[in-house]
Amino acid sequence: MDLLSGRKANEIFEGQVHVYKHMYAYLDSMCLKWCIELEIPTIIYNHEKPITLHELISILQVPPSKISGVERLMRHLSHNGFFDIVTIHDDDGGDENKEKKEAYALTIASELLVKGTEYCLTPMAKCGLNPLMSSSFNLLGKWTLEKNLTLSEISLGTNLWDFLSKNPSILTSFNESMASDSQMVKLALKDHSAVFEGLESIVDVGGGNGTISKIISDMFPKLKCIVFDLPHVVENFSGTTSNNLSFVGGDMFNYIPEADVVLLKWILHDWDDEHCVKILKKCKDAISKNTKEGKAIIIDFVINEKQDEFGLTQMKLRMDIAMTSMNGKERSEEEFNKLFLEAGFQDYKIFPLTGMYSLIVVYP
Ligand SMILES: C[S@@+](CC[C@H](N)C(=O)[O-])C[C@H]1O[C@@H](n2cnc3c(N)ncnc32)[C@H](O)[C@@H]1O
Ligand SMILES: O=C1c2ccc(O)cc2O[C@@H](O)[C@@H]1c1ccc(O)cc1
Repeated sequence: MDLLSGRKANEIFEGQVHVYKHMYAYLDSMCLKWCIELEIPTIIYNHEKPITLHELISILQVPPSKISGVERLMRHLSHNGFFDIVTIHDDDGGDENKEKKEAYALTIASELLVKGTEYCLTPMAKCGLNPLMSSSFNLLGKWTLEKNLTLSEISLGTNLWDFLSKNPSILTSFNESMASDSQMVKLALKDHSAVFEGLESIVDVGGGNGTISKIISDMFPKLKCIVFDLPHVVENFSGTTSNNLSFVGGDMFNYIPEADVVLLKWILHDWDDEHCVKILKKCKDAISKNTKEGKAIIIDFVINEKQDEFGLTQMKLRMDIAMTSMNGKERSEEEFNKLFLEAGFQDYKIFPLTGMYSLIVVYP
């Protein structure tokens, strides 16, 4: 059979555009990184109004030879939804000389990249776009043919957690990236606060710097929150304990401190099914027998291709590939259900949160 025979030329060229779009998609990531490195969203925010190219290059002190580069970056990012191009009336020189000019305004996506704000995602972008983290994905072909090695073992020489423990500056960047993602969950948790009502204690397993725990403990000041993570992770945060929030170091495969509720945010997707069942069994042991409110709360992506819109599934499937680096994966409801049953849980309920995450309540 002749490949492409019977196809119209325009259909074949559409196929070419599709291939090229994906081939060069990394340039979208690189432009995002470029924009963050130059702190363009923060500059526009501090400018307090849409910024012209002339104003931007003057603040950035761009040499004349690179002005067209910045102009192209701004065109690329505006085309991709990071800036709106708006018309402004430049009032230099009085009424009669008012000139119409194009200027760049922040969109929601670039507002999320303004440094130092509550929902700033710059730490996530900086960590994810660090070549040490992203270059492993050049080795997926090699990984496929290696029987027993994870992608991180091939690219970093060890698993991610071990690598982070030996590279303190990357560990800090990783923890900050996780914290920025957790901070976003605050926007969605408010609508589901009922699942935390009536509880006395919660243990946030793999809780990193405790961002989610702090959000929950601020919502429920009487709730005792324990942030549980690897010893070298929690030792960095023991200074941030408060009345109702403490840090405990340990290994979730050995022992999890007892609490009414065990919280797992972005933990299960890091692991294969066998490890997940082990974690869930330890969670079940940790859930206090002294309350009828005992449960596990999981915050993770749930793949739902039929229900989610294309872009959301695309994002979840990208993260699924990222999780490949550690033998983890993103799961569908059926795949989660299988894990819960195998670990001895009786029932579960899924609440899709606004955004990418779902909240899954699992009953022992
Ligand atoms: C993907 S991060 C999630 C952090 C946090 N839950 C969040 O969503 O922001 C996974 C966390 O699991 C922790 N972790 C990995 N292995 C662990 C283990 N054996 N016991 C306890 N924590 C572990 C890591 O140190 C890391 O903080
Ligand atoms: O490494 C990354 C990671 C690891 C574990 C996890 O649960 C979430 C993660 O999200 C990212 O920050 C991070 C990552 C994701 C995608 C990518 O291309 C590079 C790094």
